[in-house]
Amino acid sequence: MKICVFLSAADLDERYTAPAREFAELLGRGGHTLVWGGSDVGLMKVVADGVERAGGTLCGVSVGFLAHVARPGVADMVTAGDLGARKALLLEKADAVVVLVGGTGTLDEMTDLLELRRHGLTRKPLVVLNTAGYYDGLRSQLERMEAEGFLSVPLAELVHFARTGREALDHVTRRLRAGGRGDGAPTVTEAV
Ligand SMILES: C/C(=C\CNc1ncnc2c1ncn2[C@@H]1O[C@H](COP(=O)(O)O)[C@@H](O)[C@H]1O)CO
Repeated sequence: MKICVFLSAADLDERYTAPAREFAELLGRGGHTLVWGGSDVGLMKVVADGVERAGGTLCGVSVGFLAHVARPGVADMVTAGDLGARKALLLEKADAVVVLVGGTGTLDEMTDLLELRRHGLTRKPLVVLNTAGYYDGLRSQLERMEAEGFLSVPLAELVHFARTGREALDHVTRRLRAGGRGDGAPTVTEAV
């Protein structure tokens, strides 16, 4: 599968790097492709290193003003003109999206996809890996939106919150096998 990962560009401590490394290893060992923002910094680098080390493939989508921190030596690397184009390319190249811990960049990418899913513009699965309860606050906010009628579709249809990388990958696999892909993404044949 081609899994797009939105995640922090910051240097983080073991509480966050260890689960991210574990998820990267799952992707690599499963022979999956990591589609990511292409940068060789922070948690983005931790995950790219881990996927490559475990035998997976990298597909980067950098953006002009961050091209100087793009990971060198990645055969499948493109550079988008702006952040909007980059988000569209990241989604186009992936079968599903998993969100790891991150800041406003990650939040921007995630909410963009939530909105596309809410309007039925993509059916590509979205999973949030809620490491150390990092996204508990976001989850509460979304639940309040749902309870008070701000969402037009059930929250469970928009996003799945997973506690572990394995749970995140299993969810994506189940969704894709059940026909949850959209936008002409390929059929899932790989074992995970
Ligand atoms: C130049 C430095 C860091 C480079 N910053 C980024 N590199 C690549 N991609 C980025 C960067 N900042 C945001 N993004 C995208 O958003 C997500 C990470 O943002 P966050 O705010 O850190 O969560 C990530 O998925 C990228 O696609 C060092 O100064």
